[in-house]
Amino acid sequence: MQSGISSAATQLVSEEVGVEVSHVTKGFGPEGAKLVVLNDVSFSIKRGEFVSVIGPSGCGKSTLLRLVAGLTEADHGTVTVHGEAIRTATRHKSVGLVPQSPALLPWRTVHDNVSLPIRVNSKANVDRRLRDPRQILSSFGLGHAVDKYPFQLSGGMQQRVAIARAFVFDPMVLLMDEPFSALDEMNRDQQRMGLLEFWQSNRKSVMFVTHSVPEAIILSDRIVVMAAHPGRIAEIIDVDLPRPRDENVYATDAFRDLEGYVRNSLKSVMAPGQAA
Ligand SMILES: Nc1ncnc2c1ncn2[C@@H]1O[C@H](COP(=O)(O)OP(=O)(O)OP(=O)(O)O)[C@@H](O)[C@H]1O
Repeated sequence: MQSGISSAATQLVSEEVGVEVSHVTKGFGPEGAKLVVLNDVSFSIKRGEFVSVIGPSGCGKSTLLRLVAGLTEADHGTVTVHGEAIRTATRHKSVGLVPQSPALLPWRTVHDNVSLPIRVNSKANVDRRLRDPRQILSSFGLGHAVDKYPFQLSGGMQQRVAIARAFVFDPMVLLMDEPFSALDEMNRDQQRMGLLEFWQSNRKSVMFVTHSVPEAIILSDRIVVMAAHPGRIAEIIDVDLPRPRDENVYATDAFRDLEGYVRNSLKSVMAPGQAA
């Protein structure tokens, strides 16, 4: 779908590349009996651009995200962040990762959970740009919760703390693997609008894995649709909705048209009866 990014969004998305995934192939298992999970995957995320990845279960979305996070290595191909090889980029803390579950330490307060990454290796952090944990927490609407413990927060608030924690190193790239999937629909929508609002005033390059079509549309500048067996890119869809966006976008014809388009694209890559 070549609809082009809206002029309002273009002003904030740089033409410079943030993340470059180039001809990446990845398999698991012993040589000779390897299951190819990703086959010749190439795409890029511009600086300040929000890109979602959607596709059938098992198509390799999380594997792709783990490759960009430097948690696993490609068999062939390259991944760079702001022109640096992924190993160097992760050493420089250029990449922040928000996992599916918040993984907070239950015996530490919200403030201590968010400031922990800064404290664990304070020597290495001397030259790094760090954000004030209290200020980030308050931008995420968690100013009242800084001295609380994780068990005193709802699941949605805990996940918001995990997102805030990913911002302490002020990473250039943020990777999120279905961060709201464990939440109920109402909580999920609230957290997604909170992320949208925060990101619109703190633009980072984002790679966001999701199973939700409306979530992908409301948040993204582009949506990467993947097909499975082996995992590959089927289509990249421009989300031509003006920014800043809010929940009113859901009720627009443009949103509904895009939703129909993305669902059709997904349908075309899915086996009959398979769910996204
Ligand atoms: N460490 C591993 N060892 C062996 N196989 C793996 C490993 N990690 C992933 N796989 C396999 O790779 C394939 C893709 O998995 P992945 O989790 O990346 O898919 P996904 O699209 O994120 O799935 P879902 O939407 O269900 O989360 C699956 O068949 C999975 O079993």
